[in-house]
Amino acid sequence: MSHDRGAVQGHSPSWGHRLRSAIAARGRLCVGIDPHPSLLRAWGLPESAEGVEAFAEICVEAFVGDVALVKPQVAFFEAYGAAGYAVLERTISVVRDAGTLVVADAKRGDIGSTMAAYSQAWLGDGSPLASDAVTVSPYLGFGALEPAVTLATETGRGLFVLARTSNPEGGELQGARLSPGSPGGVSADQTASVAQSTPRGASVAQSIVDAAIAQNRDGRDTAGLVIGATRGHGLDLSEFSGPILAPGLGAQGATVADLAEIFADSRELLLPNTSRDILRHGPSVSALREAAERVRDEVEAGLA
Ligand SMILES: O=C(O)c1cc(=O)[nH]c(=O)n1[C@@H]1O[C@H](COP(=O)(O)O)[C@@H](O)[C@H]1O
Repeated sequence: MSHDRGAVQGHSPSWGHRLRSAIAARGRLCVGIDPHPSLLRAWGLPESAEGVEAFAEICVEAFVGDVALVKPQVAFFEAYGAAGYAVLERTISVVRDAGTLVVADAKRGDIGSTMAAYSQAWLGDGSPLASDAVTVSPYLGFGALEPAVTLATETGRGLFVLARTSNPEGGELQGARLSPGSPGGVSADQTASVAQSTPRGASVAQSIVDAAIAQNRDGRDTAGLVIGATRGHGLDLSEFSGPILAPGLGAQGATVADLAEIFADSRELLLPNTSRDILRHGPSVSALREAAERVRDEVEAGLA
């Protein structure tokens, strides 16, 4: 259910609104653009910025118009320095101009004043890297993300805040219980607007979920979450109705049946992500497109 109060207040259409329209048109699958060196080799491309550029162009041709969202993993571009970043800039802008949403997988997170600069880079109108959403890390405190939340809210963009990641190493930290003396998962610098009440003894990841719930009370769904599809998350998502990016489908072992089970009660804005499992079908544009369409349709059927 959309209750886009922000639009009424004169902001851009909200991220939640934009996402719902994109999902209605093209389904909920988010395909990764991850030019791993091993994939460059497999596609017969050089391990250079030129190779990454050819890779990205093939992905754009294969996926734009067919899926609702693509997610370039910025590290694979960054590895080639300024030339790699130039390719990333062009890729983001071509995809967005064609009407497909771009989630920049940059996993940014810093003290508030520096976070403002990262936010401007990834979410600011007119920035060469401006995307529709960006992945962010809350481990300097959810409140430290405030500049990104504010800018994304103003510009109708979104954040995906790491809550329970797909990798096995994440569990120890993200599943750690808040100590009895801690202020319920709300850091001292937490802004009043996202203050919430994670009970002491709940997990760190749950405190991120609860902060996102509080943030999204304005109805704009700016604060999405990243929750891996590779295992049960153990989170209470009953009050979270915002976007959930769920990586892990395919190469990391998760299946559509796993998604249906793990996210049984939180499917409206669930965005399964898969990268290598589709990209392994390249470099043929038609084979990549067929693979993306197959997974997209499986996801739609499995989560219907
Ligand atoms: O934020 C992410 O996108 C992310 C979070 C997470 O918990 N796990 C995870 O795999 N990812 C990203 O999702 C993509 C998964 O790729 P594949 O394993 O190839 O499908 C990679 O770009 C990862 O960096």
